[in-house]
Amino acid sequence: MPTVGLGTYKSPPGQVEQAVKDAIDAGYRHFDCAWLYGNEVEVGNALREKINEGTVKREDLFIVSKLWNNFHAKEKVVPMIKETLNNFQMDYIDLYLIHWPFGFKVKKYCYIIYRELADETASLVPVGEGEDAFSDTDYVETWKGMEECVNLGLTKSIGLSNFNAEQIDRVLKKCKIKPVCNQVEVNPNLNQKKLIDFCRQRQRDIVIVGYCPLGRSEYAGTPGFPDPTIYDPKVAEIAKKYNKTPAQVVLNYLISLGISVIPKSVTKSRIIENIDVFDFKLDPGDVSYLDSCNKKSKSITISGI
Ligand SMILES: NC(=O)C1=CN([C@@H]2O[C@H](COP(=O)(O)OP(=O)(O)OC[C@H]3O[C@@H](n4cnc5c(N)ncnc54)[C@H](OP(=O)(O)O)[C@@H]3O)[C@@H](O)[C@H]2O)C=CC1
Ligand SMILES: O=C1CO[C@H](CO)[C@@H](O)[C@@H]1O
Repeated sequence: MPTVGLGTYKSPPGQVEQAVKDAIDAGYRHFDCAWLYGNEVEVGNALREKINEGTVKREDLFIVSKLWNNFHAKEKVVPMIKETLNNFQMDYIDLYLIHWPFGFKVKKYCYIIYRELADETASLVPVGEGEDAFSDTDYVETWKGMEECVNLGLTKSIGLSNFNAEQIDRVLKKCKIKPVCNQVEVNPNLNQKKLIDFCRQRQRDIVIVGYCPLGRSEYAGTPGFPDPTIYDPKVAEIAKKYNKTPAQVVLNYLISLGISVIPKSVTKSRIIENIDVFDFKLDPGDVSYLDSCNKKSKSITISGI
């Protein structure tokens, strides 16, 4: 898996096409997508355009998508990946993830960014709680549907997202095909060192992919939202020393923890900036400072920020 991928959550149709093309030109080969994000059609159009013009080959790309929570029933998994493949107009993807370790009751929270489903529901914020909100499907059952996707050649590999250590081990105990990764929030405010170590130990061999690596900076200043480290004056000082930007320092630090990162941007200069992170090494003192930022404060919840 390429170490830096392009995030696409809230990258609107009309902008995401150019972002994907700019990313390919900047050297990105890894694209993080999801059915939920409602822009797979446009991402696919841009990727295929770059393939057709000969800039990249399909086999050089690493395309990721995720199974949304309304579709955890084992028999729904293959139809959902087929819908995603149809969106992309591709024969296979490289990695398919269970988006969250719990399912929603069907129809309750059908919500898709930009394209709401034509039924009565249009909210990701739960309208019910507990038994009313969650399906009874065990993610271990869902995993069987994920394995079927590999067996049918619809994805090269499968993985998890937002799973904790206990949930990972439940899947490992029961699976025939192992998850290759777990995608979770990772940024200096929440460095996840414990989970990263856990995923490496005892031949689990699970790679952590860090989402919200920049701390979802557009929410900076929102009450209760952790201050993104890229706006920390001390990080600006560190960045100056290496002639880099705060975002580049943060991404370099996260990569040094042994993870992949998937910063989102629809801004060409930032797309270029976010992959230009491999030509410097932070001094131990600077690493210590970034380590000290770990407040274990999460930016993301299922229902928004
Ligand atoms: N598995 C899961 O449950 C989840 C997965 N994800 C995935 O992870 C990706 C990344 O997370 P996301 O929540 O988007 O948050 P990020 O931490 O990637 O932050 C994105 C924000 O930062 C801005 N930005 C990008 N580059 C820079 C820069 N160099 N300097 C300053 N600001 C910058 C972007 O603005 P602009 O675009 O305007 O340039 C955007 O507002 C998502 O897009 C999605 O693919 C995210 C959340 C949950
Ligand atoms: O991928 C995702 C993007 O962010 C959303 C809201 O914070 C999450 O619910 C979702 O998992």
